[in-house]
Order: sequence, then structure tokens, then C-alpha cells
Amino acid sequence: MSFPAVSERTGHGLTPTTLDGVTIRLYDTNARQVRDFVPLTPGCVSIYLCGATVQAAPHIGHIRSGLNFDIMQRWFRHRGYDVTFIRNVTDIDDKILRKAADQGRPWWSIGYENERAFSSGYDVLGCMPPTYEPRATGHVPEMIEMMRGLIENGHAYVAEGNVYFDVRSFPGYLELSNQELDNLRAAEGEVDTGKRDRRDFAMWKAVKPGEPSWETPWGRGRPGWHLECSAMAHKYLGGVFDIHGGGIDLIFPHHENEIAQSKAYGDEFARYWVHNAWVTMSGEKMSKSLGNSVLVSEMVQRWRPIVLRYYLGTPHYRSMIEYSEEALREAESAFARIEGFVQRVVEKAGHVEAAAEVPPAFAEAMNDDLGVPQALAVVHTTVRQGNSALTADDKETAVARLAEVRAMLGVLGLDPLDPHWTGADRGDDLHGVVDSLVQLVLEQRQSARSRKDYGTADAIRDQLVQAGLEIEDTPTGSRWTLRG
Ligand SMILES: Nc1ncnc2c1ncn2[C@@H]1O[C@H](COP(=O)(O)OP(=O)(O)OP(=O)(O)O)[C@@H](O)[C@H]1O
Ligand SMILES: [Zn+2]
Repeated sequence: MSFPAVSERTGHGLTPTTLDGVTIRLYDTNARQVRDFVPLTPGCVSIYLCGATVQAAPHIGHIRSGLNFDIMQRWFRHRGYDVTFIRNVTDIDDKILRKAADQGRPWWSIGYENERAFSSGYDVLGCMPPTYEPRATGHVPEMIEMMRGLIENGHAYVAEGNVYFDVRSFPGYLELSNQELDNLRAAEGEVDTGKRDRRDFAMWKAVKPGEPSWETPWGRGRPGWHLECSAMAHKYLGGVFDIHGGGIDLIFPHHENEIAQSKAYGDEFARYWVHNAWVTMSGEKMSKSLGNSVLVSEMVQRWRPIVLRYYLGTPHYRSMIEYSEEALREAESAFARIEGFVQRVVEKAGHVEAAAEVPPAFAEAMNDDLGVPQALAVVHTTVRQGNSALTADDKETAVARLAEVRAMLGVLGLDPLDPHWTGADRGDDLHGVVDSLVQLVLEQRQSARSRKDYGTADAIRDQLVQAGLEIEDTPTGSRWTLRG
């Protein structure tokens, strides 16, 4: 299976299809090229993203996936689309059951705990909540319905309480990953109890002693991972929808198996397949099972969440991100340049609303397969123009540039004045009160410094940090933000 790099992007058709006559183009893994995005329903886009298997707390790779699709969602919204975004939760799986057995805990307690950790991981990095976030175990009736249909039409069979998908019965199998069935070995990690062909995959697994199980017409058992997504996508988005997403590791077998089940069931299923590349460590996928993962909860102790978002969200979604502290430091200083500009203009001109439209060059970059790196270059250019205007005391131009910068940063989820980042969405009316109080304390610190009482000044700073604030000293004064 090959996954073309960004530079191999190919051309596209000519039919403008979106509301404003400008086409969004996306790399479709299935077509192996960039395609014009033609929505199923004009003005609407439906997206299904494979979400977390809640066996452990999220590492930054997991959240990168959520973040890439958050930016996609924001861009569609900016273009005026009505977005329906589904991100599921896989709350039953071998690893969850193994962990529960090892720790002597109920299986669901592992799932609930980690689901909360995922929710706060998405939230701390500013991902908008999905429209619906269905859990696998809440959809057993829908899975039974799908299995019934597939058994009836001859694409699935029951063997020793398991329900298997007959891969040879579905001619389109392996088209997404561009593989030949003849070259495929047995499905990985599966015991072939009663399989007709070792490559058949389990949709439903027969009950084992001590494991949770649900009643079905074919005996008790539990869902397989692939069936969950087919059943939930069908329930929330119908038989056909626009975009299916996930990390590149899911192309095979997970997405191939979803396609086989859903199409054999009679669904047209996803019209575009979009896959994000990984966060890697020494070239390998960051992964819980490989033990090379860095948790989001650890990272936000060391880095401001907005800097972490800049680091994870600004490389192209199809480029790998090799984890590096140096790159994080670079992200920190690049973001500081943007943030410094925003704050300088606000200090000079007061509140500035985001522009309704982003500059054309930014839009062109985003329309071209979500070209965030090129779009970000437009942000930096606009910041430079704004800074020159400030130096020339041209307030009007500086304000106009800030309005554009805010609009662009809003699409990337990086606008420092957004209530999510100012903390206003966590205590709306309290934000102003806290700001006045902190300013008061900062003034006391400043007067301690002026009288060269550095001990008191440092003690005040330490107390503010302890209270959960981040204090940054700049040539124009001290600024504060809430720590994640
Ligand atoms: N290192 C990574 N970089 C980018 N995306 C990732 C990474 N690891 C997982 N993902 C994506 O995150 C989403 C949720 O993944 P899931 O919970 O199934 O974890 P997983 O792939 O089993 O992780 P792990 O390998 O750490 O156990 C999927 O879309 C997956 O492709
Ligand atoms: Zn899935």
C-alpha cells in the first residue's frame, strides 16, 4: 500500500461547486489523487471520523488526527457549509478487556475514564465538539440489523457463534489500499474459528468466559471494531455521506472492512476518503502499544496548549510530524510573533473584530487540499505588514491587518483573542473581573521592581504562576494567560 506525499498531488477538474463558486479540493485516498469536492447536498457536508479506542489516555498523535479534521471542519464552516461531524468512541475492544482483567476493574470503567481524558485532550487543544459522538456499545441493535442483512444476502456467515464477512464475495475488496486479495495473508490478530477463508474478518465475536456480551439471533457475543463504524456511520449519516476520515494506519484493514460491510449491505457509503499522517518518534508511529507515546496531559504541563496546537495543526495533514522539542520551540517563537502583533494592535486600538472573509491567498491555499503551511505563510506575511504599519504609526492599516489575521487564525483555531484561549468561555463574565485583579497585582509587581525590590516582585510572580497563570514580560508590559 502506498501513501503519496504531498508533493505528488495531481491536478483537478474544472467544475466549481461550492456556494461561492470556489471549489474545495481534497486528496481522496481511494482515487489516489486530489479531487474537486462535490457535496452530496449543496451547502452541506457530512464527515465521519474514526475516533478513539478508549483503552488509555490520548497521546499527541491521537489528538493530531482530531485536530486535522477540526481544521477541515472549520474551513468548511468558513466557506458557509452546514457541517455534520461524527467522531465515534470505540468503548469495547480486546485491549480494553485485557486491561480490565489485569487491573481487576469493570471493563466499562476503563472506557469511561479514558473517554473523559480524550474529551479534555480535544478540548484543551481547542477542537470543536463533534455534532454527535456515538459509543459503539450503544449501537448493538444497529449492528445486528446490518449483520442480518449481510447474512441474508450471502456476504456474511455464522461459525461457532462468530459472524464473519466473506471477503471473496465482495469484488471491490482492497481497492482503497490498492492491494490484491491473492497477496493477502490471514486477518491479523484473529483466531480463525470456523472461517471459510483465513482472510475473512470478524464482524462479531462469540462470547468468551468473563467477557461482556450481548444477545443476538446467533448467540451471545460482542462487536468487532469494523462493524461498529459501518453501523454508526449508517445511523447518523445515512447510506451515503461525503467524507470518511482517520489516520493512515486505518486504511487497511479497518477502512477496507468498513467499505466491504457497508457496500455489501447496500450502502453507497463514503464519497471521499481523507487520511491524516502520523506523529512519529524516530520514524515510527507514536503508539501506546509501542511505548513511544507522549500524553497530551504531560505536554500541556510543559507547553502552552495554543503552542501545542500550532505545532500539531500547522504541518500539512498528509506530512508526518517527527516529534521534536526543537520544532516545538520553533512553533513557540513563531506563534509568539503572531501573538505579539495581535496584542500590540489591541493595546493601541482596542478591540478589533475578525474580518468576515480571509485574504484570497489564504483561501486558495486552504481550498487546495487544506494547504495549511501555505495558508500560514499568508498569516505571517500579513503580520509583517501589520508590524510595519505599527512602526509607521499607521493605526488604520494595522487594524485592517489584524482583522484579517484574526479571520485566518480563526480557521486554524489559533486566534489568541478567541474566548476559548482567553479563558472567557470558562467563566464568561468573570474574565473581565479576573483581568482587573491580575492587572492590579501586576502593577504591584511593577512598583516593587521600580524600587528594586526584586524579592517581592519574584514572589508575586510565583504566586500568580501557582494560581494557574502564565506571565509573560514584554517591552510594553506584562501579559497574562491561563495555563491549560
Ligand atoms: N501517532 C499517530 N499520529 C496520528 N494519528 C494517529 C496516531 N496514532 C493514532 N492515530 C489516529 O487516532 C485515531 C484514534 O486512534 P485509536 O484510538 O484507534 O488508536 P491506535 O491507532 O490504536 O493508537 P495506538 O497505536 O497508540 O494504540 C485514529 O484515526 C488513528 O489513526
Ligand atoms: Zn472506524
